[in-house]
Amino acid sequence: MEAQSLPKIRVVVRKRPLNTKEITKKDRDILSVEDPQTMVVQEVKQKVDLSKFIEKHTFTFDNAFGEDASNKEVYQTCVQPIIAAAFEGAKVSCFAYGQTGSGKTFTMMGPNPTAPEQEHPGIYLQAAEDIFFLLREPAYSGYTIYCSLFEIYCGKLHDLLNKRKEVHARSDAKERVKIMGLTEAPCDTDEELMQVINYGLTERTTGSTAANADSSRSHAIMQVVLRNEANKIVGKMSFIDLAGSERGADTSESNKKTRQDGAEINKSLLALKECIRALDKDQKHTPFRGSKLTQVLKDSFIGNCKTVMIANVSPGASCCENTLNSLRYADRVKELKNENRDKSDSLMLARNGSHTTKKEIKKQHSFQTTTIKNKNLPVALQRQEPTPVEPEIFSKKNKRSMRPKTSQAPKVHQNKSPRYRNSNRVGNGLQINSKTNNLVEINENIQSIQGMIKGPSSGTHYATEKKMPFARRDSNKQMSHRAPTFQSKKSLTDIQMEGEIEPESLGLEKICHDHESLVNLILQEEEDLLGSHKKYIDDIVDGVKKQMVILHEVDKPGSNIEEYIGSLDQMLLHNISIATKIRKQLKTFECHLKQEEELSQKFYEQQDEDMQQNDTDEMLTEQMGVAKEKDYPEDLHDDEFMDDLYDLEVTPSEPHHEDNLIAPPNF
Ligand SMILES: Nc1ncnc2c1ncn2[C@@H]1O[C@H](COP(=O)(O)OP(=O)(O)OP(=O)(O)O)[C@@H](O)[C@H]1O
Repeated sequence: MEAQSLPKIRVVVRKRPLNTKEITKKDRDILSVEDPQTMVVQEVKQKVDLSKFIEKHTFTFDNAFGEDASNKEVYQTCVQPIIAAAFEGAKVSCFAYGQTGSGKTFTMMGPNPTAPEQEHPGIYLQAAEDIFFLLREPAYSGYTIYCSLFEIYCGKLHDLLNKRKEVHARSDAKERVKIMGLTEAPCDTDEELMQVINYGLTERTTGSTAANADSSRSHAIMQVVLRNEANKIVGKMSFIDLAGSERGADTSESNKKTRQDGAEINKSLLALKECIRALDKDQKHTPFRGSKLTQVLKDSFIGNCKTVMIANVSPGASCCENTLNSLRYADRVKELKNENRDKSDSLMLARNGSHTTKKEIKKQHSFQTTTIKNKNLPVALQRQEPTPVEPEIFSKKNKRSMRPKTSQAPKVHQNKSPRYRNSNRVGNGLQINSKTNNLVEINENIQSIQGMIKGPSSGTHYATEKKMPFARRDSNKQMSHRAPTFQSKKSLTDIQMEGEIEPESLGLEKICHDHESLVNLILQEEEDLLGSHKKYIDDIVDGVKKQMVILHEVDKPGSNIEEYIGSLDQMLLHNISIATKIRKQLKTFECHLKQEEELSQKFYEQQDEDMQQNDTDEMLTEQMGVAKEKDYPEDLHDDEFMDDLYDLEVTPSEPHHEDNLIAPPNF
């Protein structure tokens, strides 16, 4: 399949079989795959009279894999096509999402991650083999592969190929993300690539300096970049093993650290969902700032990107709530795709004489009530998943041969930019002390906002239809704005570092900080509001059923009218009370959206003020003939500066020099 014709987003679900422990405990399998795209959950519920009943929840995805699906099938259906796309210049990502123990590692690493040979290789190994298969194609001769592995824990990045050293992400105005100091391991064979991956993931789970005792509380990101003969990055593949989805719910734990971790995970998963949705909607702007995860994956959500999300689910009744949450999350990630498919699907249904449109079906889906599968459709017209088609490029590939993996430590090099180290100059021309992390953060904010401002400001959302923060302005002026190159007047940052004013009174930085907090709050509120709304609808449907029962009863001869009045009044009051609660939530949400608009406005006003101030300063400097600062070799524009950074990165003599190669300790 041509990369161009691949969908931008593919969301699939995978059910694992019941494990021995669950079988021993007589846990019931509540998940079934009804067709190649449909997964059904049978939730056991209890009525008021304590009798049990089953509520069926049906979810449709691009693919639904049952417990019998092999890693090979999952890989060939969803991941292999995007590997081929990466060789055509796409930035591709594959996310494994799900509750702890739902099969993320099984999917990514195979049944036994530490085994050198595997009967059922996971996505990493299959991808590694395909990557090196493609590299042997004449079209890609001269291309080289570099791998990096890092972890995001509590909003901080740790290099898994360099003893979990903390590293920092930077992005330029062209939306390119760079993690300064991150180790990149050159790999010449798939075995070498797997060694690097194994090494990093072992570090993730066993790292002695790890602050997080539990790897399911962190996101692990493996990135493989493809460089051409000129050492330019021409393709990028990211594989992300996300933190256990239920970890985001740890916010009610009594332990403060666990609560903070939980909130951070929650925030990142919410932001991730919004970024993928924005990508699917072809929006100009994407709410990256929602979390560190989306910030570092920023360039994977812009331009020529292909994303696959594999939602792993556990089948046991004891995991029902988490399973439903995972499926709902995945459902919302791909929700918009269904809208796009409405036309063809309703057409197909109409051909069959059914009046049910896909939109109607979807409505019932999202309210999570009962099954909606159109059983009357002839099999031939039901939506069938085509058998996975190997991308043409892989068709001549020989059968995989499993080779033993050596346990040698991979060779790696530190990916540093000397210019960056020397000048300590980032973003808006502010000078920073490399140790001043909070200022690094502030500059990141400004950088990111500059990136967002760039280009036509058609507006975007954090959530459904909202505008992107700071996205309204034509920013040409901003992007060509020259960094101040004088010291005659103190910059905001200088003043802050000298402690002359309280950080609270800082203009742009303070606004950025407030804005980020507000965006986080809005993301959370949106999720809560939608959750409450869905629950409200469930309640209403339940209430309507109950009302029908009492209406039916009161209609019978000799019925008790007082009892009817009492019951109906109770039910109506109940409805009013829930509706009032949701309205309150709605109003708060609305109010915060408005506040965000105002804060954006304030940002521009402050920015204009700062720019005017800088212009005046520059004029003054020229008049006074003050020498330019020696550290800056030339007066670069912000984006030129970052271009320069990237150029340095690809200069063969710099990062790829043998001197830079170091071997991490054996594992
Ligand atoms: N599709 C599958 N077929 C057979 N066994 C599976 C499958 N998926 C998962 N398992 C088994 O279920 C168990 C839990 O899976 P796994 O460790 O992959 O979960 P996880 O989501 O990575 O958990 P954590 O977040 O704790 O790392 C493992 O023993 C694994 O071998």
